[in-house]
Amino acid sequence: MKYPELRQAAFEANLMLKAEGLVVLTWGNASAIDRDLGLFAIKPSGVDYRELRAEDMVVLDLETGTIADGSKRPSSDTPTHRELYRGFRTIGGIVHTHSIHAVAWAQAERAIPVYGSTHADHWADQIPLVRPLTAKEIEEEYEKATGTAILESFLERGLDPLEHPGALLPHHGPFTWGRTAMDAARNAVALEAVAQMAALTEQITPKPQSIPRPMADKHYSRKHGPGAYYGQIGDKT
Ligand SMILES: O=C(CO)[C@@H](O)[C@H](O)COP(=O)(O)O
Repeated sequence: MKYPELRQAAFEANLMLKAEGLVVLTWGNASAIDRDLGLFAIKPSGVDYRELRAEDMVVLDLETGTIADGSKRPSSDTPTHRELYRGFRTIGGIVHTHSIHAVAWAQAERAIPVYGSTHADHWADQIPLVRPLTAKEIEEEYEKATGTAILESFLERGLDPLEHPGALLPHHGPFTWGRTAMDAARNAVALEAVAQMAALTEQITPKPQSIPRPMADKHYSRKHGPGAYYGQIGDKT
């Protein structure tokens, strides 16, 4: 098997999605990148997680987008992953799931507000909702445009992807990322948990208060170091 470390990193992140109940059937995907090699590995398209093997991971060239090694068809979301790796130069892994509560917020066209410390431990602010794709983008380059929309939304808001390791695509679902593929998978687990907590919070009280900023900042900085970025709570929800 060529590129064993790269394939194993992607493989283990995909297995974690299944183990954590974030994916059913063949939905979702995870990838890992080796920036020294200029290659990334991603789950093959349409393969059941229970049958997945490390050697099934498809390895692609970041610059050209062509397959460097692999016999199976790469995930349909490969163009999205490639766009994100080219735009977010500090990330080492990407995950996409259809986890239930995160998808519900995406379908409701809402960012996930910061209602509590659990959220604030992982995210420097609300979990952003990305701009919708245009009809032309959907028609001509859906997956690539999904990545472009995330990059544009982050650039427009001045967000650091490592301080905001995930986003929601309207009527689609969550993408998360991190320094490694396992970080990206852990962020997908955290995003789904926070999405469920926020949904329940709004069921209990229709207009909950956002967490006080000093408390949220304390939680985020405690986990990510002093002086960590903290944005405006609760706007744009
Ligand atoms: O979001 C989608 C489809 O809407 C994809 O993530 C599929 O859920 C998984 O596709 P493959 O990775 O198996 O091609």
